[in-house]
Amino acid sequence: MLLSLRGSMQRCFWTLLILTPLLLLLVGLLHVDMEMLTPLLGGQTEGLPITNIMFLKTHKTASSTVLNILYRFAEMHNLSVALPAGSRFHLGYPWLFLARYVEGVEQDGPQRHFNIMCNHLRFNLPEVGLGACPLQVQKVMPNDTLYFSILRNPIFQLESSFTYYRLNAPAFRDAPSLDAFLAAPHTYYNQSLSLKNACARNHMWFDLGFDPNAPVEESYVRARLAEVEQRFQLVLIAEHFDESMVLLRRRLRWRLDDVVSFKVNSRSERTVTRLTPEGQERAKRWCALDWRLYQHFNRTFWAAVRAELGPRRLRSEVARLRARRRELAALCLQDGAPKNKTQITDLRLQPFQSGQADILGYNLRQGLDNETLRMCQRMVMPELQYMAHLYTLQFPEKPAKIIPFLKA
Ligand SMILES: Nc1ncnc2c1ncn2[C@@H]1O[C@H](COP(=O)(O)OS(=O)(=O)O)[C@@H](OP(=O)(O)O)[C@H]1O
Repeated sequence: MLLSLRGSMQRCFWTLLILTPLLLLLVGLLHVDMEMLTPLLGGQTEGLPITNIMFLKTHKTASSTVLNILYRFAEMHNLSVALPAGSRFHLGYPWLFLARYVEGVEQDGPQRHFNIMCNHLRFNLPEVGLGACPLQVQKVMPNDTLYFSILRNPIFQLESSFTYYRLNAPAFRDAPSLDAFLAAPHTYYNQSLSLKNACARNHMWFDLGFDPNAPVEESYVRARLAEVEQRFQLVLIAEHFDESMVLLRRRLRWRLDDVVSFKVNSRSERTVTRLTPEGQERAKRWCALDWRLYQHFNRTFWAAVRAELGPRRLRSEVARLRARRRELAALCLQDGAPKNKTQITDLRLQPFQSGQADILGYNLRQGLDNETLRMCQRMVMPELQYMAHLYTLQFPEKPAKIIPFLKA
């Protein structure tokens, strides 16, 4: 009796010893699997892909790369894009956006349906409060449109702007360097020229339609941030571009390939300058409204990532996105790397150059089959060329857009 009791206790002990690690392993695996299964069970793949989208294309914030993603999606799914009217390349910038800046919007005629709006415009969130009158953008876009935008650390955004708009903005033209400009901004910056100098101070704040020279008063800033939060369901962060694409893909319910992109509109290292630590602090003070905007939406971005993805899934989705980008770079790009203007052999793939910036583009690999070639071309097509291409597709009866620098 005693012997049989001891025997069964021993069996119990060995069973437990074997089962416990197995159980632990199973729990661990299940946890991973549950994370992987979440998109299939919940939000991301539930429902149809979102196709009505307004992207506020802020300046010097990786917004051309986002625009390329949206253009490709529009073209692939035969969606209509709210393109600049006539020979224009933007939607009335730097003036506040008006519906009539969109090709095909007739004042009193039948309303045309647009799915995507993503060209540069100055958003006109009325500072007197939302809802008082319909936004001009709402006159063009359907009610169920998803609004999103992207912001960049104003220190680097300003540095990019300085090089790119050096010859256009009166405030930058006479300054020997950005450090010198920031040491005495009021020597160079004339507030009454604010439209011409839009890029020189609080550029992202300006793009949202707000006053870039407004005093940084707490109640004013908070009210504007709340308005942006109310209007835009998503604000992405350029410094975390891949994480941004993961979140965007989830919200739009798109496929991985839809948000894979190559970096466009970037400068060669040679034309990037680094601000001194003192200059960086001055940039934060000079663009204090942009700094507040960026800090706020950097926080809301990470809160959304935490709430919707969690660290493990974020890591795995970012890794998948990067792996696919590497695969496509090896397939499409000559040497897998960007090229400067003089190296780009196909004129149609040459990006617009501006100021002192050396804007990079791409050469494609030789010998691609037709279908792959078309896919790769779309991924590297600079903004102006892609816009002109879509315009001709959408409005074959109208004169094509002429890109002046391609005529030379
Ligand atoms: N994927 C990705 N990740 C991070 N950063 C990126 C990305 N794509 C573009 N960029 C950088 O964005 C800058 C160009 O911004 P925009 O395309 O918005 O410029 S523009 O206003 O449309 O001219 C430009 O910055 P600078 O190189 O500092 O000028 C690009 O390098």
